[in-house]
Amino acid sequence: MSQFALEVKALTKTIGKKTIVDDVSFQVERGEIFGLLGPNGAGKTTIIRMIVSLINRTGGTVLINGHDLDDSFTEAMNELGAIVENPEFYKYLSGYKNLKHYARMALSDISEERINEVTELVGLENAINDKVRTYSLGMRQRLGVAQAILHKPSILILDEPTNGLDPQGIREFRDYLRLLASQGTSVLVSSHLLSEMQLMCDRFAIIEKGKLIHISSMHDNETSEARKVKTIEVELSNPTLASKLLTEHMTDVKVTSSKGTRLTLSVRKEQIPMINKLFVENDIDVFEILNVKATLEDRFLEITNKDKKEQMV
Ligand SMILES: Nc1ncnc2c1ncn2[C@@H]1O[C@H](COP(=O)(O)OP(=O)(O)OP(=O)(O)O)[C@@H](O)[C@H]1O
Repeated sequence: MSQFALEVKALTKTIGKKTIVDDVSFQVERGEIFGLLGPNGAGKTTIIRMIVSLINRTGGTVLINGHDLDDSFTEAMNELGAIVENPEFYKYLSGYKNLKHYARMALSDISEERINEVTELVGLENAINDKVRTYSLGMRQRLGVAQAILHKPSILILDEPTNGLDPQGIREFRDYLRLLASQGTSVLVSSHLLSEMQLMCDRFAIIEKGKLIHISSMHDNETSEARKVKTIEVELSNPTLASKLLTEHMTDVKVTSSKGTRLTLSVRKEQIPMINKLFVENDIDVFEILNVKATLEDRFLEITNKDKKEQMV
């Protein structure tokens, strides 16, 4: 068993003169939910279609549970479960019959016990004997996941799985993915919705114009908090004077917004007592200092803006 459920190295796709995916590398650990995050047209679907071998790679290597797609295609594909387009079902058959039919046609050695196991895992046990045409979109998605994991793959790959789901459906879907990951199946999931990825993934890669521009851990903020620039919100009696003092005395503290008596500041943790002292010594009353937790959206914008600035220099 390989250390990684999925390794992607220098993945590249060119169509004509256009490079759609440019030298993308990342690894997905066992039991991890890994996100591909990026705006529409960034190249996420193309990356996924190359990994699942729906389209050819122009360059690069893909290893699934250590099996190289180029050398051991069948072994690699046996370790993979995927929903890339909306899964097709026989609407007039029950969920159970659909799974059974798929197992017979596409896979070998799938026991009734396994079908019951995956049904339970995706929470469809009460509806599995109903016809698929009566299922909600969320239930069909979950039946798709059940079908994709019947053969116990090392990694499940889902392209924009929550498209069209309502908030309740998204939350349920997230919970089933988490359960699956806790049992050792890794998940690679793409989305253009930052808030959703923040809730769903352990780590994420940001893809922009075919390039991987950032790869990170969701827990970065907490582990190296002392060194990192953070956002705080301060409520005080004289925000105009406070902004002026900060500009004069603490040049590396940024005032990012000012609303009524509240200022939002970009600071390092060690600067907070100094700022407080500066205000108090100048007769400014400080009513509140709030730690604003950076959302993935803030980080996404920060990273993509930084990238743009670097390109402009
Ligand atoms: N067969 C093709 N021929 C030409 N251009 C293509 C082809 N397939 C994809 N592209 C282009 O490659 C870019 C990346 O497309 P891709 O679908 O991978 O992006 P995406 O990040 O998945 O976006 P979305 O969320 O909109 O699907 C887009 O600009 C798209 O127009």
